[in-house]
Amino acid sequence: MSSFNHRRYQAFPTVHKPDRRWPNRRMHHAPIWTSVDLRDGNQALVSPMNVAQKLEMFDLLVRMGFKEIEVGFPAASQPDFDFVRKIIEEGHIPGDVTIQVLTQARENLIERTYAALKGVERAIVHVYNSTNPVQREQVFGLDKEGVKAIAVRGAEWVKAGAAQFPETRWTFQYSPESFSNTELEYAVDICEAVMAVWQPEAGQAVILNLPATVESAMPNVFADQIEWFCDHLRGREHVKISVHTHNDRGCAVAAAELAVLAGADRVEGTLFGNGERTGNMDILTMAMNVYSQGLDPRLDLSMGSEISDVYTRSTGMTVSPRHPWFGELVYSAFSGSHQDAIRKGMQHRQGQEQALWEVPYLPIDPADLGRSYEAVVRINSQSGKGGVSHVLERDYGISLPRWLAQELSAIVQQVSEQQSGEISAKQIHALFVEHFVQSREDWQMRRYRLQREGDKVIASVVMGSDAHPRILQGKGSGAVGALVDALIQGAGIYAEVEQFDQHALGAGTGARAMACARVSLESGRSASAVSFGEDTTEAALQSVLSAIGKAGAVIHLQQPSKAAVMK
Ligand SMILES: CC(=O)SCCNC(=O)CCNC(=O)[C@H](O)C(C)(C)COP(=O)(O)OP(=O)(O)OC[C@H]1O[C@@H](n2cnc3c(N)ncnc32)[C@H](O)[C@@H]1OP(=O)(O)O
Ligand SMILES: CC(C)C(=O)C(=O)O
Ligand SMILES: [Mg+2]
Repeated sequence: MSSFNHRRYQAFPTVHKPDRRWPNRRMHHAPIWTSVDLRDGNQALVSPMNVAQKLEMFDLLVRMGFKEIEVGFPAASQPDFDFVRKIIEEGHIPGDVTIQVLTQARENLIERTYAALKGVERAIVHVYNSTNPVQREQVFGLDKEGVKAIAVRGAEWVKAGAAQFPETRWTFQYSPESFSNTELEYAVDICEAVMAVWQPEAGQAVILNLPATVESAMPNVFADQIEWFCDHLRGREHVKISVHTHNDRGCAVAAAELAVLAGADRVEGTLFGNGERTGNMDILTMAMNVYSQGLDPRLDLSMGSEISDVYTRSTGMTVSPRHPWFGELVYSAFSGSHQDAIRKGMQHRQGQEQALWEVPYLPIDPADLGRSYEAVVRINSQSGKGGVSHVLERDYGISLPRWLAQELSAIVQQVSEQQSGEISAKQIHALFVEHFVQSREDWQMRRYRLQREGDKVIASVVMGSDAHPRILQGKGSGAVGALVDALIQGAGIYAEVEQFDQHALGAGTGARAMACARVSLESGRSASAVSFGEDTTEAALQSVLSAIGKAGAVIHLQQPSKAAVMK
């Protein structure tokens, strides 16, 4: 029988809480952030960071604005010990940053922890022990009182260790590890026992950190647990409540957010959610969630790519291209309807850049994280005319009329299907030139002259190569009409101009005007062409000639003699 058997698991018990209040609350400010990258993140790596890597990460965290940073487990390993000594002795810790270190509730480890911290101005000593029934029974072989005694003894050693260094401002932190799997009454009981040792009511700074060490329930259950804990803890007002969620069910951020609504003051987590198993709560995601709601995240995340670079260098981990807010692809749209909406949304913002950000498919302005607009719209076989137009407009200053964008987009789609992948702006431009701008030499206009005769225009056009020039002359209500007439008179070509658009161009294209024409011939063949010219008339006439040439028109009448060619 397969071991894939759901009957081996049980539903997580819910919290009986008819008075729950957190669902009606909203976040008004960012919580206190504590980075545990250098400890929880580090302990989960295949190759833990060396001192230099830790220093680079520490420096980044400081520049991002973290005021509390768990820098390691100094009693556990020499590199961790050395790193703590280094940042203290070499003065790497800014005046407004407090470092935090973790230790088990064991006397020798606590002693070594204080040895690492000697001389620090301020620090948080973080002691933990597992409190949930499974670990009480299987790991410690102790009952509730026995496990409480570990915590109380640990608290006493922490207090005694601190007393040896009165020059340092100490904060004590206790984590009932696996809090979310611990009976709530017992979690309160054990935390109150620790508080009885530390006496926060007498002025000792104390943090109670409530971990979902292994995420086992939906985030609303965790929020209930936090609210219940805060409601029942004696002396709640004297301590900071912190949460430390892991991501086993993929909800660590949601759990931390709901926990803040439920009363947590402080949130521990890591960059990109690095940490044990599926990771810790991702502080970048939660902070950006806060930011995108119009609140100050109290972290500077604008150095987006530097954060990813330092992270990958120091941890050896990668950032998924789909990672919330920071992934390579999270501000890219390939699909036609999204591109169309983004293009319209961006156009809508022009002239009202200070207005609230409301652009379809872009929850924030990518520029806030140092991301460029160029990367937003990218083209593959899922893209439509909106995206293709956007790319040509954005990178080449060329705006196409809708009908022509449709034609180009069909060509682009075909090519991208053939090469099964993304197609660059450069390639799109090359396809545009190849299919619409390039014109056969024999259909190139060399000179033109327009004359008015009453309400009519007479156009004289010289086209073709130097060796075989042709002069055409015709009359119409405008320049294009006169050219069409000239083609009938002088070349026996009956062409109908089905679509025509022209406009003046901005700087950057090397021309002053652009004209686009779609013509059909008597044969039923049709083609479109684009021409850039010094003036709109030149561009207009050339676009019609190029389109006729592309449609495969054949000149029937006799060539004029060279002598007849207009001077
Ligand atoms: C959820 C978390 O992330 S907690 C943090 C976990 N992080 C780490 O463990 C990383 C660093 N740790 C280490 O390098 C090692 O564990 C060390 C160096 C700290 C200690 O190593 P060791 O002395 O060999 O002990 P080990 O870690 O195997 O611990 C097992 C013993 O400590 C006890 N213990 C475990 N955790 C705690 C605790 N928090 N408080 C008190 N005792 C504890 C266990 O019951 C066990 O006791 P036993 O030897 O009587 O059976
Ligand atoms: C040490 C504690 C806070 C921890 O990392 C956890 O429980 O996940
Ligand atoms: Mg953890």
